[in-house]
Amino acid sequence: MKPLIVSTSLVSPQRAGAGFALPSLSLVACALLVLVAAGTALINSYYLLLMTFAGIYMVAAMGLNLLAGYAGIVSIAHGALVCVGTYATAIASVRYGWGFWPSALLSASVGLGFSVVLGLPALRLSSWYFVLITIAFTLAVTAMLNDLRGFTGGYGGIVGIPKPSLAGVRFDGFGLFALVAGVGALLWWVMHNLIDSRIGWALQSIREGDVRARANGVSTARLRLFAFAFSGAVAGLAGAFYASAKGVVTPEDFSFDFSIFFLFVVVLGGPARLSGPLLGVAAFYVLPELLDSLKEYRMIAYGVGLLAFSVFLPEGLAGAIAKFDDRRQARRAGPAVTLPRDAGAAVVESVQGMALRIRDLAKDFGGVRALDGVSLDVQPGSIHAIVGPNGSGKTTLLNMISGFYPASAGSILLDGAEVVGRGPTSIARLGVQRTFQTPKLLGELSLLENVRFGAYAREQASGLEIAFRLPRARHEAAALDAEALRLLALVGLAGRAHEHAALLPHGQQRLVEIARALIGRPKLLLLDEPAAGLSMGELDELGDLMQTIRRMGTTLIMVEHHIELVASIANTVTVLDQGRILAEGTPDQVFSSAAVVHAYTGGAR
Ligand SMILES: Nc1ncnc2c1ncn2[C@@H]1O[C@H](COP(=O)(O)OP(=O)(O)OP(=O)(O)O)[C@@H](O)[C@H]1O
Repeated sequence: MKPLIVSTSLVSPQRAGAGFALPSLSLVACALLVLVAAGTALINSYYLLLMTFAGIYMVAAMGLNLLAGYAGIVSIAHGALVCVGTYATAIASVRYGWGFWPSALLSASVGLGFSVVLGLPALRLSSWYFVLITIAFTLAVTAMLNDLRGFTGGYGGIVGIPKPSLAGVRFDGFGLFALVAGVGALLWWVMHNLIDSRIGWALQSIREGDVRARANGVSTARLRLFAFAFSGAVAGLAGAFYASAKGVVTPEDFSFDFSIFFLFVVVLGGPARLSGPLLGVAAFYVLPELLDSLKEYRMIAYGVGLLAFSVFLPEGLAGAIAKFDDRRQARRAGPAVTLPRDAGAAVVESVQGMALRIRDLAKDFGGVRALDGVSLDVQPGSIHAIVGPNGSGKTTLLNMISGFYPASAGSILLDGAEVVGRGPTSIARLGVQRTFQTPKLLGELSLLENVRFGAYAREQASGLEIAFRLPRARHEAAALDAEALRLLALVGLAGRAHEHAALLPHGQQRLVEIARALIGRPKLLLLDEPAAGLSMGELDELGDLMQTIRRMGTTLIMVEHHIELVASIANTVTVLDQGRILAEGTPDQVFSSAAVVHAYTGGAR
């Protein structure tokens, strides 16, 4: 077996435990900014306060980054959630005499609660309506600050909010700045752990249209609510520090542009980049404050900035740095190791293939009947090909088996269980994996991460274990990384494991999708035109790969136009034409049928 060359520089040292990697440029820039902030904070009390607030805004913006940047849910209400958190601490500490920490916990809980309630309609509404809801919430909160005078103090606000203290140490001045910086660093680490895990990949997958996430068994509603809860809790916590740093809070602090500000920071700093909020706050809060004359024109500067960034730096400051960094990293070469293709076969565990029984299945799209009375039996552990002219209903059939399209009539039994009426997430969790005609990889992620994401439903470590890198999460991640690398070897792509998926041609992206499906240990694997875009050599390897998968027990259904491939590996072929079954049998029987030849040459239409 021909060995593959794999560069160790491509294996993440953090994960593989080998070698030393230079920190990314973004990280270096952020570290420098923190050092400058700490140094500046020592100059005088004005700078100290400025840097303390910069830290608080960064914490708040990190929460919004998870929601808007990673999950793609744009909210204008983030500033209003910070405001709610601020008032929760102010009221609890001043009116009821609570200490800072219980008040901060209350703020985080109140932020979380409001955010989840706000998020519930987002599960059903289009993003435009959701944005309107968040605007309405922001306006309502601002109005209530004045209206609920007995509670909030009205225009006069609340004065005398205490500073945090711990074990007799009071965090004031530089101490408060250091505490905020510490909380920011902790949150950064937690975010890093979440983003570099199945949770982060699933969030990004939801942002890209959630089809891939659902096919992977991700409960997208739960995950969206998690994003709301996390960002709301972080906003509330930032509010607690804001209240404490100011000592006095009034409704004036929370004008509408306070909410817009966080969105600007995330969008211009670099959405879905860990360093985005820090760079955004540095550029769009600290800089205008230092250049005092700019302060007056902040909103205009945001507008101009947004326009300029959307043209020149569409991925924000952090995105621009990361692009430059990618080029820099590409120039670094590492020593090479070998990983044989059959190293992958060893990780494809034996499974009990799934039986499929379809009866009288029909699908209407308005006036178009895409499938019409289709009945089909697929034997466990076999390779079953679905062929037919363009528009004959092949992809529709796969979409119905995997739960993406509801049936207009008929029945689909997987191992005897009716699945008509079930959604893709639930069907995926039965052991059905699929690939797509147009590959749906996350282009910004590496091949390895894309494959790892396929193990979503298998992973045992909880969100909390992942967030704090507890032993079970670490061990599970290491084991799955190794498995993903071997599966990449199986499809011949281990050597590119750490390249961005977007860099691959479509044909090879399909192979990555197969590796991703395999890590989910499918009992039934649905492949939509796996051979499209592959070279002749790669086609032979695809045939071998499919035989390997069949030997492991998995039932394979493939929609394919490549007749030679079908003839060489399929046990059974079903020919669809205009939504109906035209012929079925072994490849020899089917491809020698006059009716099939007629349909393919256009005569049957
Ligand atoms: N989401 C949809 N909405 C409306 N019509 C659809 C939809 N999906 C498929 N169709 C229609 O259903 C019919 C079957 O389409 P389908 O994509 O299943 O065919 P196919 O055999 O997979 O074709 P191809 O080989 O070109 O991929 C076509 O007439 C198509 O236009």
